[in-house]
Amino acid sequence: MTDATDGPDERTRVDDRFHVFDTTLRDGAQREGINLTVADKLTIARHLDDFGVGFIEGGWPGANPRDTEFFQRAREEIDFRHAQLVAFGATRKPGVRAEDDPQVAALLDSGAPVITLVAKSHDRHVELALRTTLDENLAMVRDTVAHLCGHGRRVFVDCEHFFDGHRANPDYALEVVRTAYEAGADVVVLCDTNGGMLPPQVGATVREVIEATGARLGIHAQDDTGCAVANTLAAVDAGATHVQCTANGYGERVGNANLFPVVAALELKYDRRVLPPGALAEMTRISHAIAEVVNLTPSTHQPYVGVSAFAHKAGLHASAIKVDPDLYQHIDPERVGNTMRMLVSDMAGRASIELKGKELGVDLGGDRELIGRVVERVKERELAGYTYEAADASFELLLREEAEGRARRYYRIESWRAIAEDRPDGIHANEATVKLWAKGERIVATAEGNGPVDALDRALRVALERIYPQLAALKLTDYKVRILEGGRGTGSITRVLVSTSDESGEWSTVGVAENVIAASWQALDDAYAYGLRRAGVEPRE
Ligand SMILES: CC(=O)SCCNC(=O)CCNC(=O)[C@H](O)C(C)(C)COP(=O)(O)OP(=O)(O)OC[C@H]1O[C@@H](n2cnc3c(N)ncnc32)[C@H](O)[C@@H]1OP(=O)(O)O
Ligand SMILES: CC(=O)C(=O)O
Repeated sequence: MTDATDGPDERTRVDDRFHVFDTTLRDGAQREGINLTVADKLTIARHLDDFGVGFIEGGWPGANPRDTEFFQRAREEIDFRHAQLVAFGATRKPGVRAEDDPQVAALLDSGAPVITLVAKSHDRHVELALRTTLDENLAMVRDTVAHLCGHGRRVFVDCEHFFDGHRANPDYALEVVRTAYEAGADVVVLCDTNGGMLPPQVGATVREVIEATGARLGIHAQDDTGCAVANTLAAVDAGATHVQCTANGYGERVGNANLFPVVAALELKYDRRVLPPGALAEMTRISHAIAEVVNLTPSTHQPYVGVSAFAHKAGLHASAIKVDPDLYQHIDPERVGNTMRMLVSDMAGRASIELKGKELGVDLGGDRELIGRVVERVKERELAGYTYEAADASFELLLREEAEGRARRYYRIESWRAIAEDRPDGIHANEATVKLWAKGERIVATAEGNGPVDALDRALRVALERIYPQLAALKLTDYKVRILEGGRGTGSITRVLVSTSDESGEWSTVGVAENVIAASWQALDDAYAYGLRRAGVEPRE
């Protein structure tokens, strides 16, 4: 069990002259759609501690039973290696002594060694939201900070609406900073609460406040102008030494400064050691793990950690990357635990195909004619509606077919048929029949399904289960249909993408036709050919 004086192990302590402060569990949880249980919060806290942030703001003890329980369980269940736990709350109420204010007592009761107090620094907010005088607000800040420091807690003060307040009444905003600092706050955090600031304004203000007060400053930036990360870095440039961020930028309204690009910039661009050794290379994994816990799909295009962050599509880019990946990448993706990927599409050139072949383990041996043929086929098929960047497995089959000079056939289809029936008893029935040849044998199989494509899938499995028992391990996990060319009524071109998985992974295949069932059939056919091939099965047509 940890008490207020316990800190992390000295050997792993991150440089205290610069604070990486995470507020995913407090401000991140204020995002619409996030609803964390205590168990979720404990899991996220463990991930953040593994990543090596210096401070984890766990919530507002006393505001709701969940946050109160979180602090109790975090103290009992987590042996923090790097981070200190932080409790968040407000300054005392107007006209009440800090020692008599129950919500201030709840902060002490949380047992957290560090407390962040939110304080008003904009005169209009003091008068309209707090409904008190400017002097009483200063007294609220002074008394609450002194009270908590007197109980051995380290205190940070979040000056809410600081930048707007500083524009409206600079003298008063500066007085709040001075009051907090002189009362014993370790860091005074300037908050862009409405998120309306731009980097030059943030930089100039931080400089001015340091000059006027001498206080140690932090920055808390909301992302309403899309500038939260830039504003955070502008504040650091101007002298702030404490950054408040959230994992994946989760937070109130559009979110907060995203922890991952902020720490990556500090480590890789500013050459500042803000994480323990080796932590940055875990960043992609941690970002995705936290997204899983909050039950949001990780953003594919997030800087540094998104799956598309180092995915290259344009042929010209690929041709330079073939010589040196640095030519089209700002960092080596491995430094943040991500990987480079080549995308194949109608924007590919020979270099894209060669690099993709290497990624897939297909040696094209620099054969210009063969590579040129693959480029041509990809471009023709993409024109017809196929998309290979979303269907790696269909591309790999095409590539191997060209490289090996023949398609691997596991069976030969004689015909297939799918029937959708609306019965007089109100039941919708779907039935499919496939006739095929495998291992020199003609097989006819029929099956029912919840739709015509499901019936076809089942009929194919029934037909092949004896000859290829490995098919039993393949599962269809996703099915997407897109109409590519509208306006042609039922003759519109349809693209179907199918995802299939076995015990060791997932792959995607594509089919295109005017008829949605024919497009689905192509995608299924590729899915099974790819699945059998990766299972090492020899064709027995
Ligand atoms: C900018 C930020 O994101 S700060 C974080 C905000 N987070 C949250 O609000 C989430 C948790 N909040 C809650 O659960 C509730 O709002 C509580 C428990 C904190 C307060 O609930 P209630 O007592 O019902 O009050 P309510 O939410 O209506 O209003 C907030 C009160 O705090 C006061 N207050 C606001 N800022 C401060 C401050 N810095 N110092 C002291 N009091 C403050 C308001 O004046 C208001 O007081 P009133 O009740 O006398 O009118
Ligand atoms: C404190 C805080 O969350 C804000 O000012 O935005």
